[in-house]
Amino acid sequence: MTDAVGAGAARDLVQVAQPHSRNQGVAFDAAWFDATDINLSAVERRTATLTTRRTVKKEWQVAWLIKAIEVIDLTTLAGDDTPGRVARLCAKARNPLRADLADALGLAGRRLTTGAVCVYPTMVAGAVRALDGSGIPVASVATGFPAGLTPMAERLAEIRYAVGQGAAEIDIVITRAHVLTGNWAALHDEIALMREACGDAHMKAILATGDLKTLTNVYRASMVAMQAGADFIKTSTGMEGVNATLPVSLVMARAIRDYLERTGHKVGFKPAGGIRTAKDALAWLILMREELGREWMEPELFRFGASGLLADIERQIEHFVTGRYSANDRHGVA
Ligand SMILES: O=C[C@H](O)COP(=O)(O)O
Repeated sequence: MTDAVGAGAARDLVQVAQPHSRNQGVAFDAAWFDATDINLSAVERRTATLTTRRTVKKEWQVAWLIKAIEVIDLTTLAGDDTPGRVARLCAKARNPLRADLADALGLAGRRLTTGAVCVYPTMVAGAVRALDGSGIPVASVATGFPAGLTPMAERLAEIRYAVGQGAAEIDIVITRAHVLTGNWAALHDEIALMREACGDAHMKAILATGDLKTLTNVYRASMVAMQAGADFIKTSTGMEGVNATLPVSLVMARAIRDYLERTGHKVGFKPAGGIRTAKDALAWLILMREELGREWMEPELFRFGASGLLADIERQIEHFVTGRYSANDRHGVA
């Protein structure tokens, strides 16, 4: 027996999220998380229930998949990235759904783009040019991505470089050792410095949860990142042994809720790494809807970090429209 996420959920997908002010951060306070211990089996039970008891009914699935497209940070972070690959990715971000499919869904006149394009710092300028006039922001990883083990001055300089090249969003990585040794004040200070270096660019703090050993550490690192002024907290670089999972995402969502209750600030969430299927996308959107509410299904507060998700979403939409599946190689980019 499954509960469908209701018709209201599908209807209000067209509503626009309320603008909200940026998270300014607060002074470091370990009392906000010191006493919190996360119970792994309770978290696993909750996430298992979410995806077995909750479904999005067939007729609303396409609306949810269109919503998923709008919150993708379409990503390429590979050593062999070239300006040409980035330009192709940007073209896909502008037109993420094949014109015939958009027509068939009655979306022909409607603006449909991905949430952002996410690249390495030296690829930012080309992406900004390729996206000119589209309104699509460029996100850049920085701070010695993915390990974050370069000297602080260089990590901060890398942020300033990416912002100078035109990045509107910066995805920073944290020093995992600060978490693993319980040096929460050092973690707060480093993230606060990074936030300052970002200036007006929005900062997403990548926690690299697969490296953090426990869900309690994930909760505590989430809270510290928000205290330090992160606009988003993000699970993974895509390069850890384990990347985005639903249990980790549930813990981070609960931390976002707790931070909102304490400060009134809404912090965004970005699961990233290994999210490849339309089914995955629906599971995460259900999690957001259930745990944080409707606003966390909009690009202002939710993104998927993904290099391969869009291809499967387009394929599932094609199946919905034509009744057939096309070969994977017809959806080459992303
Ligand atoms: O931040 C984005 C991730 O690097 C993307 O990971 P992925 O290539 O597994 O989708």
